[in-house]
Amino acid sequence: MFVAPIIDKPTHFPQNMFGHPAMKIKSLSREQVRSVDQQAIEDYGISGLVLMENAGRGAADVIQQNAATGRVVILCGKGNNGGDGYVIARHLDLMERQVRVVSVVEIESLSGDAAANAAIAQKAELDVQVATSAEAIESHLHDADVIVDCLLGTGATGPLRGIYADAVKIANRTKATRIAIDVPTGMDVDSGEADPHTFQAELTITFVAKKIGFEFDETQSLLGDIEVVPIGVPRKLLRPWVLPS
Ligand SMILES: NC(=O)C1=CN([C@@H]2O[C@H](COP(=O)(O)OP(=O)(O)OC[C@H]3O[C@@H](n4cnc5c(N)ncnc54)[C@H](O)[C@@H]3O)[C@@H](O)[C@H]2O)[C@@H](O)CC1
Ligand SMILES: [K+]
Repeated sequence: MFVAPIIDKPTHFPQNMFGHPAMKIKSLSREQVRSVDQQAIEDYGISGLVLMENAGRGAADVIQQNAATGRVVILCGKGNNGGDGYVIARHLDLMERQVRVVSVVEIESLSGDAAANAAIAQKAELDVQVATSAEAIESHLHDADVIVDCLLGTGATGPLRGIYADAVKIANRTKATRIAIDVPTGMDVDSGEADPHTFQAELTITFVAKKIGFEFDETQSLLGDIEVVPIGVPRKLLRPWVLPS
């Protein structure tokens, strides 16, 4: 009988699900995390598509671990937070989950890495719907067991506008499990200030590091549990913020 060898993983580092040491990193500000992404792209030559793929793949794994059954509906906005949603959809589909993407903007209004991943999702014939009215969004959320918030991430500025506020209100009214990607839509990543219609998450999957706005008491009820997903940014780039393990 074949007995699998015991792989003696290094025990001195807390292992995260990706099997590599999960460095403890300080909470970062909006400006810091956006500049880390930019430096990874401009100074290290890591394509934004690779960062987005790592983000979406990692988030899909965490979703599968925390909400392993039922239909997943991913609400996507116009920016790269929305782009993450198309990557998440592709990887959940590969896990044979029922997945629907609901874009609250016309797909043609997307650009860059988000547009690239929306096009891949459509070519892959994933279930991608465009819903630019509250009624249309409602029609696509009624049968959701899990709702993933890919509406706004670190690019959000000011109070929620228009269809984004509608989408969050409708999502908050459902019985579905709600999972926020990078930051719950409506929350300011720096101040923790929350729009009256902030996405109420049971779980927030955030990239690279926690955000400084996550440290305030009043934001805990909107964040739920927090999981940090590494997206391949080199350790050297994160060195200024690594905490002693
Ligand atoms: N290459 C990268 O920089 C990566 C970015 N990632 C994702 O990209 C996100 C940042 O993406 P973006 O910078 O495109 O920004 P967002 O995806 O947060 O979207 C911002 C867009 O939404 C609109 N908007 C801003 N505030 C609004 C408001 N209050 N109401 C309505 N619309 C509003 C603006 O048109 C803006 O273009 C991160 O949070 C993360 O999820 C990850 O994929 C990791 C890699
Ligand atoms: K979000």
